[in-house]
Amino acid sequence: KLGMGYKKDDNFGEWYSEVVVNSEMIEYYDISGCYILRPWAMEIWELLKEFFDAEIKKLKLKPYYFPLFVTESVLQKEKDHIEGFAPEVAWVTKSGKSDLEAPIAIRPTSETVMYPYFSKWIRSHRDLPLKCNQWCNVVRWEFSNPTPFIRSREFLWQEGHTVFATKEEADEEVLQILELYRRIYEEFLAVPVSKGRKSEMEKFAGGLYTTSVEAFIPNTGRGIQGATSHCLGQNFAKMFDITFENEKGERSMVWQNSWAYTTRSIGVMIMTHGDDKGLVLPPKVAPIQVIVIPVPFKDADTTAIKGACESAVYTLNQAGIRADLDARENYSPGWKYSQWEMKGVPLRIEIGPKDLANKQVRIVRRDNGTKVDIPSTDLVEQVRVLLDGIQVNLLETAKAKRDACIKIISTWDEFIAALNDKKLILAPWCDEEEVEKDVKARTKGELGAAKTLCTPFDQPDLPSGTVCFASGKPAQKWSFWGRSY
Ligand SMILES: O=C1CCCN[C@@H]1CCCn1cnc2cc(F)c(F)cc2c1=O
Ligand SMILES: [Mg+2]
Repeated sequence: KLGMGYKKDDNFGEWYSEVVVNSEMIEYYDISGCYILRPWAMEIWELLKEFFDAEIKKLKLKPYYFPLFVTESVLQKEKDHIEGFAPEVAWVTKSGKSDLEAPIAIRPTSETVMYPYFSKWIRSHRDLPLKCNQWCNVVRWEFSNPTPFIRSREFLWQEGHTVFATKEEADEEVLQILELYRRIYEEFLAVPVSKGRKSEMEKFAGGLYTTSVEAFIPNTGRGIQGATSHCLGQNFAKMFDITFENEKGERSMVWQNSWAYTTRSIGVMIMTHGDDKGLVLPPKVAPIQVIVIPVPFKDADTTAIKGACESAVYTLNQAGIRADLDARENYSPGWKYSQWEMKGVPLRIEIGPKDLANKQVRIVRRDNGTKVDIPSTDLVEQVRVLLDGIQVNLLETAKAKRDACIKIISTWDEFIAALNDKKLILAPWCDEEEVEKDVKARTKGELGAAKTLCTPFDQPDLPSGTVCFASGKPAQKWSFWGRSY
């Protein structure tokens, strides 16, 4: 069956579940919360990885691979913040028929796996900075509604774990990495994000402060964390005794960061750009940027047409454009158009007898459906212009849609109205955790409670005398609030 059974604006959840399958990104699996990532998804993950890995190598990150398994005793070392996560930890308790001596956890994150060895490897300031990154999977046995890419019990990510002699170096790197995450979302996935700082309540409990890039899904009116970059301070240095001898021979504790983005980023892109024909892929992450389709005619010269298609594909590939030919004999052109639209391929090139005779090709844009005939001699140039145009259009369109969802409020009633209206709320806040807890308590319900998403670095002017929307106390800052994933 081709075509979508659900419309994005009518049944968003069903639309999403269908589009990830129809586009051949996901195959559902017989364990809840686990999904098969098919090539159309993995090729996108690999394009993002290619960019990010090259950028962190410029920052001198070194590739590592640590074991998947953590002993109970080591995992418990971080008891203060682990306790909140305990229900999510998956354990191996047997091998074959026999019980293991002691249960072994599957990593939900790798601090406790890595840091005992950072402690062993770091002795002197000459061993610093230590910059470790690993690309791997992690397992968190979540119970809230599993959603492909967005919330799964196993997901792929990169986790960076860095160690510095000074806080200044750590603070600087936190923001360098956050900027790379912004680039992943805005320059590759064409998804607008806000850089900001998490509140004390929402931050990583084991760290000093957390920064993040926050996205927003207009269809559900929910914020979603796109990626996170933490400064851990010296908390883990204390916990794992990671110290170094400085130039003056004094022993001091190190300063650390940790940061990650995950396959969730693919889901955010799908939700942002997809439409009722299926995926709409930003060219920078499209595994195929241009699909070339021969349009044979009853008495036309099919060989010549196919030859023209092959040379178009070749020319585009030579120019570094990811083009492919769909010359399958068992499908009609119309069927192929629908299938490649479902997969979100940014440009389709049709070549039929008329095009051949006029030495031109017809190019169709996936994002806005416009068709244009261009001379074959201009092929590479025009395709580049169109691809860049699509990339820009997708980001600008998504930004406009997200901005239209932002509601600036100043009173509690306005806050509730905006929440019910699926808005991304920008509100003046007194920055007191009690108030944050109170808002959560007063808004909990079927759809989940409202929470702070981040305090954006880009702060609007806060006129003196402005009061907190929830407490009436003097407001300290503007923060984004809303329901979230
Ligand atoms: O977010 C990052 C970046 C990459 C490295 N880790 C940090 C903090 C992860 C916070 N976190 C997040 N989720 C967890 C789930 C668990 F089951 C568990 F045992 C621990 C955690 C947990 O520590
Ligand atoms: Mg979690």
